Amino acid sequence: MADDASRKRKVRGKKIRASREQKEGRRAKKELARKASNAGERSGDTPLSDPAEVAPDPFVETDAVASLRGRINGWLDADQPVHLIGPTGCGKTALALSAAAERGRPVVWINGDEAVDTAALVGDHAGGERYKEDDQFVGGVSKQTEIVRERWVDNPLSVAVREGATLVYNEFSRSDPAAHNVLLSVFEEGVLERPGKRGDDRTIDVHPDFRAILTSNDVEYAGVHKQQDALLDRFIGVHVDYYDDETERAIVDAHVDLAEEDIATIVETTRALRDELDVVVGTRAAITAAKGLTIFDGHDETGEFDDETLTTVFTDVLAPKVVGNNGEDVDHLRSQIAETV
Ligand SMILES: Nc1ncnc2c1ncn2[C@@H]1O[C@H](COP(=O)(O)OP(=O)(O)OP(=O)(O)O)[C@@H](O)[C@H]1O
Repeated sequence: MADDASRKRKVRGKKIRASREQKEGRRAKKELARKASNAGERSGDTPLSDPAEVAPDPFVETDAVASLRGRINGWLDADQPVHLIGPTGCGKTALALSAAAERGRPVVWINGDEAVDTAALVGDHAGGERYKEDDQFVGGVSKQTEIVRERWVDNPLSVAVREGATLVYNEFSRSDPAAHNVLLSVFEEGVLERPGKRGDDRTIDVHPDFRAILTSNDVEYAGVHKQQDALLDRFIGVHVDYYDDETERAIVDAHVDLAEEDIATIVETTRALRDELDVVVGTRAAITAAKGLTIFDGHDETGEFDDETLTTVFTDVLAPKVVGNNGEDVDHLRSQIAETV
């Protein structure tokens, strides 16, 4: 009888001790897992930028600029993703960043290119991390717990949807359309799936303040990678063209230190070349030519730029766009520019 009782006590006592050990062990593991996850988060570079930091500077706001930006922000307020489509160097990126900055939410930036795949957008496993801890939870008894945890690093889209940021996805049409499958459920169902991620948090609910502005070059939009219609259908398309004469002058003026008449000549030449040449002559080309002309300073006796200098500067600025870029192409470009000037 006494034996029985002591066996029972022993059994009971053992059970109690076992369960305490298990509890302590579980607690230690949980704590390690938490540390591992914090370390993972800390070591990842956050793609979030302060909206004030991304605001383009200088940024000119004529009526044309303000009206476009008002349209973009209006659509974002209506919870619609906006796709800016327009020619190279017309001001899409500056406009997108200015609209994003105005929203006042953190900004996440993605640059589209061939290498962008789903993992580059949502995140990926970044190898395993090993954590070891010596626990002395029972006097004199030490227990080593080791946890190997696969570290997951979120990429910009995951961060943007979770934090309610404004995503600016530049040159979106350069990426492989298959990479954008994850965007469908973001815009349609408000959920981002992270393929490859295991566990309950495989999906992220899209934050109500998340918005997206995408930009595409109109030629590439039509030609390089045809994006899925199902996705394009969900965007508002704002076509952006070159600004009016007055706005282009104000933009060039904001970037260089030149007299008003000189800027007027540069913008007039740019606009004439835009009509005459087969290559794209954007506002960026006008700014670059103006920067060159502040250095080369080719004024003639009337105080205007001489034709020779203007022709050389514009040829240098536009030569990289000539197919093949061999001497003949550039000579032809130069004579076309000389005629226009
Ligand atoms: N409103 C503006 N105020 C000041 N500068 C501007 C403005 N809009 C455009 N720019 C300038 O014009 C140039 C071209 O603009 P931007 O880079 O935004 O064009 P883009 O259409 O995005 O070009 P790309 O298609 O090559 O990416 C840049 O130097 C930019 O700083």
